[in-house]
Amino acid sequence: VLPPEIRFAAATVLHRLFLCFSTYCYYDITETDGVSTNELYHSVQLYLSRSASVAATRLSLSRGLNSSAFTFGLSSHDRLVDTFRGATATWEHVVTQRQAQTFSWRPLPEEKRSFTLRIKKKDKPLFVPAYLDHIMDTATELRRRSQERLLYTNSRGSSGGIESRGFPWESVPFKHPSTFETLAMDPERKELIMADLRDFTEGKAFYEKTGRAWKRGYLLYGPPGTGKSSMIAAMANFLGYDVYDLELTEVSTNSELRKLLMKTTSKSIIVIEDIDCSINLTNRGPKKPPIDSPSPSPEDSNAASPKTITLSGLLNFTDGLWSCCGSERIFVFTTNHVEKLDSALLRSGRMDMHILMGYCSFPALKILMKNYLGIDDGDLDEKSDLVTGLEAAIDEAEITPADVSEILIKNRRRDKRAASAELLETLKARWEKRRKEGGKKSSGDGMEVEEEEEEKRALDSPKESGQAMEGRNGKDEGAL
Ligand SMILES: Nc1ncnc2c1ncn2[C@@H]1O[C@H](COP(=O)(O)OP(=O)(O)OP(=O)(O)O)[C@@H](O)[C@H]1O
Ligand SMILES: [Mg+2]
Repeated sequence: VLPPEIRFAAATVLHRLFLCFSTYCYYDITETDGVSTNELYHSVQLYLSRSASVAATRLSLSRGLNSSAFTFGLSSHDRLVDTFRGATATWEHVVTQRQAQTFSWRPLPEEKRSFTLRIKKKDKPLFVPAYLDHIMDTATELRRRSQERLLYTNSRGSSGGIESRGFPWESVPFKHPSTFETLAMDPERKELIMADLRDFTEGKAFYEKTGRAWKRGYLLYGPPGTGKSSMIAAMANFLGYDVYDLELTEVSTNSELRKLLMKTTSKSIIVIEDIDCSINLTNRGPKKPPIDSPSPSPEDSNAASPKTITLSGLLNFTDGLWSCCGSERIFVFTTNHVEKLDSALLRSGRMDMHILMGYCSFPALKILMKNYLGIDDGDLDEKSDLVTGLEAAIDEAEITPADVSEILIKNRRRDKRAASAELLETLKARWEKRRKEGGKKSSGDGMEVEEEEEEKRALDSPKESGQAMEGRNGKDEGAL
């Protein structure tokens, strides 16, 4: 009989041998790593919870406060198989009781929990670290989706100095109900914008490869009440991003603007509403920087006007070196007067996509009727007088979606038919009024059409949009 030390040594050697010849290798990811919690453990848990709901037989369930999603977890010794780039990873959740523990309610966990990852040795280069990165990224994403998002603002009731509390942004939970589903606009254009956003979020590799900062700019323009703010909310809800609503009038210098930018997180939408009102874009005269030269250094601009924020400061904000601290940023500017904006702001690369939010069209009207009156496409008889009447009247009435919404809200308790008829009456009255107002308007119509066409071009090829806009500014009306 062998003495215990030798038995132990033999077992160790055998175990080592076994590991050498085994085709697998194992990684233990424990819940606590010494004293601090192991971030990877929680990420793995979240990551696996995605597929656990279908594959495993016994699950633990949880739901965080204010979260809208349930989280599944693996029970002890349950296994789950995941694949990554064609290779297989087997996960096991291992829960062991801590030794020599009497039952107690102390906060120290009496179980030791860990995940064991088993992969083939030959797959090692594939899994470490790419797979682990993938897990961390997915988990971050899941966390973001299940969590409440935030709406940040830099505006202060009193002008108590923007840095007085260290963090220049204040936040509230962001719960705007607007989505692309409820947004009234032509479905094809909506689809284009959604595809663009999707491309952007999935474009990490592309942006790295091309050496571009991972950001995108959208300019939303159009009359009041056409859904610009609703569109921003829809974008945020679609992507699951936080929103930073930047009040430019509260910012007094360019460097303050830069500090604000530095304190924003990745995966966020930075919004400047009514950009033509918040910064004086016409009054700059000779100080306006040439489009392609780099903006002056902050010292220069500060010397020139110590207490103003300049166009160059704003351009730096969206386009300069600082704009890429953090990544996955979306800039959205809105304006009611696109013609007032400086062409430097409109050139491509700064605002990648120019989106016209125009008067309500018939496809947009159908979405509003569905939202407010519950009238589905199937309920509409395309040949009926009511529907053809609406289709003709809506374009001529030049009415904003906000005004249509008002009419529909007023009539939402009536039956669908009566409410639609009432809407038609109102539209016709508006049409009539517009016609009476005279021929002056007709040239305006022409502009609208051209803008629409331009808009389509802008949507088709964002690169051209800046030039298209500039071109139009220089063109006279004779072309119409
Ligand atoms: N395209 C739209 N789809 C759905 N609802 C809309 C749309 N446009 C406007 N509305 C409704 O009208 C209201 C005002 O719209 P919103 O605030 O988005 O307009 P806006 O274009 O931002 O106007 P402003 O230029 O004055 O800021 C919203 O609460 C929304 O209910
Ligand atoms: Mg608005």
